[in-house]
Amino acid sequence: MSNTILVNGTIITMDAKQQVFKKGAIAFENEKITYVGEVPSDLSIYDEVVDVKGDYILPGLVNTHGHASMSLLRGYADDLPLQQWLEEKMWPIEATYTKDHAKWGTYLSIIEMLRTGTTTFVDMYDNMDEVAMAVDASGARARLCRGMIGFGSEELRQSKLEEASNFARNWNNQANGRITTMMSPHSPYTCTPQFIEQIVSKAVELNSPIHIHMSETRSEVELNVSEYGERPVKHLEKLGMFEQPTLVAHAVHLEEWELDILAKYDVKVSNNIISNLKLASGIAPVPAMLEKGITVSLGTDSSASNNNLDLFGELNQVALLYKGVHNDATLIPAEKALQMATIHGAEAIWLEDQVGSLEVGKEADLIVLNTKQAFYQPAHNPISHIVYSGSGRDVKDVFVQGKQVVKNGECLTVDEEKVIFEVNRLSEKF
Ligand SMILES: CSC[C@H]1O[C@@H](n2cnc3c(O)ncnc32)[C@H](O)[C@@H]1O
Ligand SMILES: [Zn+2]
Repeated sequence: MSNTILVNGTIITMDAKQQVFKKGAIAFENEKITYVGEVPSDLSIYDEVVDVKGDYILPGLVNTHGHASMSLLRGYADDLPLQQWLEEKMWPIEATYTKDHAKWGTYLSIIEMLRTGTTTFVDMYDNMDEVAMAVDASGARARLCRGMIGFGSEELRQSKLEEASNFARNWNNQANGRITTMMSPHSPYTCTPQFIEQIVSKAVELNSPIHIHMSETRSEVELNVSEYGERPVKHLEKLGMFEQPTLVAHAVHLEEWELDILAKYDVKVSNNIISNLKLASGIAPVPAMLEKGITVSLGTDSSASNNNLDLFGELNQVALLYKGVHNDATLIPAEKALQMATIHGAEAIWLEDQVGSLEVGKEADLIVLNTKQAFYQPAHNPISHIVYSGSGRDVKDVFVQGKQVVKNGECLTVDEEKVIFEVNRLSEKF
């Protein structure tokens, strides 16, 4: 692998010091970042010197909740609330899904994510070997889990648990370390307490984190209270889940004392602001979570409830919505929003030593934004422009582990034309 330096860029490091180098440089060799700072005077040690001419360079974005295979269902069922959407639309069609659907749906999602600057994503679904193979081949980075819905027979539950455990064991740290895994009960309303306890035990045995949908809708919380006498947070705490590292998706309907429980166990949150708005699930108490010191990251959820995987959308929404709702323009400033999409995303999936910021020794996962466009002028404040004015369509180049996967907006590692053909072929039968 070559020794590369990108020069004359605005380097937005997202490190603890929040360093930004205007007219800066970043170098990487053998997957890792070797230099971040002002443009060095001697460039002769580098095999490749690329002049980015003022473009912005920032860490690859981290999308902490989604279902990549579901991109085949983009626009298939809109404008419905969660339970009706799941029970009447998603679950019936998913029952007909094959490995081929998982494969091509995942490739479609990966193209979209890489092209819009997401280099790391979380995925919860089934047919996860197909998902993992697509991640491996595309050069993306992901934390993957086989989601388990506990309906049906005991035999079916146990076979899902075995499949999920094998997947978590076999794929962890594969693809040159770009794939890591988790164990994943789908939610407290689709898994019995006994099944959740079994999954938690397996996660402990495998030393695996846990990922779950939690407190997404008001009716889910009410159902939990009527079935088990507790709201979901207390219920999962009692089942021992939070003693294992846990990432919860949604976390919309929470009372203050529940935030204290999440903070106590350092439970990580994936905020899915657009999916929550579209399914009319509600608005998560993100400012209160941040006040309590909870790690809040951003997720798209799937293209079937979003309807795209451009994390710049979440970045923009999370910086805007709370200002309006609370009548307070100081809430979630642009810097905090960008942290949620980068370093806090990495922390939420326990990868902060590898990715999430541009620092020497970390993996070279970075994106270059084309700022030679009217809406990036004048150059007062790069982070403001990214959050309030930019979009994933501005992403020009993308590197993961030092390997270029997107060049001038084109995905180099996946045949986009073939993927588009295959997803349309598969979707004709819906
Ligand atoms: C087998 S795990 C994946 C499972 O989750 C469903 N799903 C997609 N989006 C959501 C959401 O926002 N809340 C709950 N469940 C969701 C998906 O359709 C799969 O069945
Ligand atoms: Zn989801």
